[in-house]
Amino acid sequence: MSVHLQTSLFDQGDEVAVRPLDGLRREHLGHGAWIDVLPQWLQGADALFETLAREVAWRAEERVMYERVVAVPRLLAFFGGGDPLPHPALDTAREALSAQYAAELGEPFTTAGLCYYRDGRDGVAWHGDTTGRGSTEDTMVAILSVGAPRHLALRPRRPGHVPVRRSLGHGDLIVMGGSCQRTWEHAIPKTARAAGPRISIQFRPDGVR
Ligand SMILES: O=C(O)CCC(=O)C(=O)O
Ligand SMILES: [Fe+2]
Repeated sequence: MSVHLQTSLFDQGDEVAVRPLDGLRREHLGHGAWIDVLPQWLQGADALFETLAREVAWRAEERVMYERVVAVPRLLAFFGGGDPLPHPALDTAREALSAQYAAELGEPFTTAGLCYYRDGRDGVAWHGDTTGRGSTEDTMVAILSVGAPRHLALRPRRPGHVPVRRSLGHGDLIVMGGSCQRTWEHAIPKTARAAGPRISIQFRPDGVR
């Protein structure tokens, strides 16, 4: 796939590398959920975007909705813990996250799910990552974003706390933790505004999907 990033005027270094994680800021959302945010964690985000857009074997999926087959509005790829990742910077990123959260998480990040949002018509509807242990246990999902900024929206499943949304831009990191997958939901809302392509990389521990 040949896609060119329109916004590539601000992180054009060839070297793709993560910066230290010491600027992470935690926000408690309520009901035991939190997010950690670190803008511009990755340098060389343009180069990572280009490599992933070009070299990953992106899959278009379909699902049945109201008895009709509809296209899932984003492209997907999944790398299990033993699969080689599509860029060495992602190995470094996963190791850095595993080290940072070792004590609190008690296990490493292993898998990498990738999503490719081609434009503002692509998105992901409200959900928690509850296919695995996230439905019953505290866990973490760390998301690195490259490409056009999009909002990650979060809302509580039960009343009592206000929804939040955070813009995820080129090279930004957000980590959802605590009870976030089971007491809150998240979404990447579609947008009618012109939005360039975005790729997200989600690192999760084994058994969390
Ligand atoms: O693209 C994102 O930042 C979020 C994707 C997501 O929530 C998911 O794949 O479970
Ligand atoms: Fe998710």
